[in-house]
Amino acid sequence: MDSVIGDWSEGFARQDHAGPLPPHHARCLGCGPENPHGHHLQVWRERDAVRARHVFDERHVGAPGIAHGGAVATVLDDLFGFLLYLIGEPAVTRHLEVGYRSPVLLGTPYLLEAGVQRREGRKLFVRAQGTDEGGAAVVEASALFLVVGLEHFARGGGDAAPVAP
Ligand SMILES: CCCCCCCC/C=C\CCCCCCCC(=O)SCCNC(=O)CCNC(=O)[C@H](O)C(C)(C)COP(=O)(O)OP(=O)(O)OC[C@H]1O[C@@H](n2cnc3c(N)ncnc32)[C@H](O)[C@@H]1OP(=O)(O)O
Repeated sequence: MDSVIGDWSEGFARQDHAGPLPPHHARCLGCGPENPHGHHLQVWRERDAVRARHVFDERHVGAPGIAHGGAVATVLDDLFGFLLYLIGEPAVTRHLEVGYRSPVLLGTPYLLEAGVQRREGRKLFVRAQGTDEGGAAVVEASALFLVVGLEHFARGGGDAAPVAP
């Protein structure tokens, strides 16, 4: 737990990320490279936004050939979590809304992009959009993140729990 929080503190202090942003932690469902169930999301900073080119696979199926809506929401929520590197403070999702405009197909690349719409004190209002390679919007999301202290994460009990294969 301490090492995870240490990594985060370092990440927050470093505002000049070139290349991919670091995962939230190794086992994060959205972006952790060591989570076998995870989406392994890789995210880049683009000025005031974060971007990912993402492909859903069979592990995320809902209707045949189509990504499960919950999987899509997971990825968008996690993408929002990368805005925290730009903001420099930890925050958690208080409210998440997803608009599913078209089916998100498995094995198909999508461009996902998120940014901060506005901040009111500890409230961060964020927005995201997913487009297909032709530029058509397939999904959009908005969320309210609340800035929290690092002690918020202590009640999870740390990083000792292994991820079941
Ligand atoms: C293994 C170890 C890991 C360690 C990691 C270390 C550092 C890592 C750092 C960062 C990781 C980021 C990773 C990103 C991953 C993706 C993000 C997630 O999945 S996050 C998980 C899901 N979210 C939760 O579990 C939150 C659960 N909720 C809470 O804990 C509380 O509700 C909390 C702290 C968020 C806020 O609690 P309150 O009691 O302080 O505040 P209240 O009353 O609930 O609401 C705050 C304000 O929001 C307004 N509000 C609520 N809903 C609203 C809405 N829909 N629109 C507008 N305002 C709304 C309310 O009216 C209130 O406003 P008024 O303060 O009174 O002005």
